[in-house]
Amino acid sequence: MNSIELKSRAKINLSIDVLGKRQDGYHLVEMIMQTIDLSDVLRIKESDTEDIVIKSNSGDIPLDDNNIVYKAITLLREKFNINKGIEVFIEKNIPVAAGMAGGSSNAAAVLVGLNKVWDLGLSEKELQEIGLALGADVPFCISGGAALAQGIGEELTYIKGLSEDVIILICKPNLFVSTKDVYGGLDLNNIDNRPDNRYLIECLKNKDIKAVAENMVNVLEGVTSNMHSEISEIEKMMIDNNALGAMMSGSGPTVFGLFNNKEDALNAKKELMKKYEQVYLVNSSERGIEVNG
Ligand SMILES: C[C@@](CO)(OP(=O)(O)O)[C@H](O)COP(=O)(O)OP(=O)(O)OC[C@H]1O[C@@H](n2ccc(N)nc2=O)[C@H](O)[C@@H]1O
Ligand SMILES: Nc1ncnc2c1ncn2[C@@H]1O[C@H](COP(=O)(O)OP(=O)(O)O)[C@@H](O)[C@H]1O
Repeated sequence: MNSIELKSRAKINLSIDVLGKRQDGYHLVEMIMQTIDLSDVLRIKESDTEDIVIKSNSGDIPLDDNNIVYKAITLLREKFNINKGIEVFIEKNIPVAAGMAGGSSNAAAVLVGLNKVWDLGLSEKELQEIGLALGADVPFCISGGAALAQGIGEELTYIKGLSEDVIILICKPNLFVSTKDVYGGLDLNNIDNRPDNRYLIECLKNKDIKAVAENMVNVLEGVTSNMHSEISEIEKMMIDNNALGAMMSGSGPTVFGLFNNKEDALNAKKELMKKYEQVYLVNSSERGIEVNG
């Protein structure tokens, strides 16, 4: 029976601007996405029933048809008229509902994995077009790397990302925020500080990490940090420990800091771990999904 194991990596946003709103409620964005080497592992295998079975080591995600992995399998089965059963084990390491696209990345891994298991012969671009129906971040998660994302997040221009030696400290406070509510809470007529994405792309190209860190802006941050004071507290702890810059990722509540000194990053991690459980030191990565073995 056919099976495959894949790494499904998280992302952070180095900037988020929101330019407008579509008729269907989705927002038009302009943001810089960066894959990081924090990953879930998905073990996908064909089964001899017609069922879709999801298992996980995590108690934080649904295991029924609400799981985005279930939705991704269903979408492909319907599109290609396949009725084969699939079992997926999701080894969850990426914090859930964090602003790090854990779910979107899992969906991306399923599309990449089943394209191979079922020998569908789809190109990366075709997989991205299919993936958009599952979520705005799914097309980026399929390729990963670093990109300027426009439209609702699906129009991707690949750019030079953070070098792999930049130290990224991630801290996910134990709070729940809904992406829909955060976008809904944004007053489009009242955004006073927007990122200069062209400048950030130039700084990334020149490997000027200090300038990147000092110019990161996420227009969604005000919405989430108004609801939860922890966001700015974590940022302050990172800055007090010599982070070059710190910001909320996505719709939050994860905060990340950029460091060029390992000792500073380790000290900041130690400090944060006194109060928070989900704290990770990571680097950037050039691929969103990777087949193991
Ligand atoms: C904010 C971002 C930044 O990368 O990331 P996360 O916080 O989710 O990681 C994304 O734009 C999130 O993308 P994603 O999480 O894939 O969104 P979806 O599942 O498609 O949509 C969830 C809900 O968010 C809102 N939404 C999402 C994307 C977008 N461009 N405009 C929106 O208004 C919609 O209300 C939608 O119903
Ligand atoms: N495979 C999955 N991994 C993570 N979350 C999932 C998954 N399937 C469904 N969800 C649900 O999707 C919501 C958003 O989760 P996630 O994708 O981790 O958020 P974010 O994109 O903000 O990091 C959560 O409420 C979670 O229960």
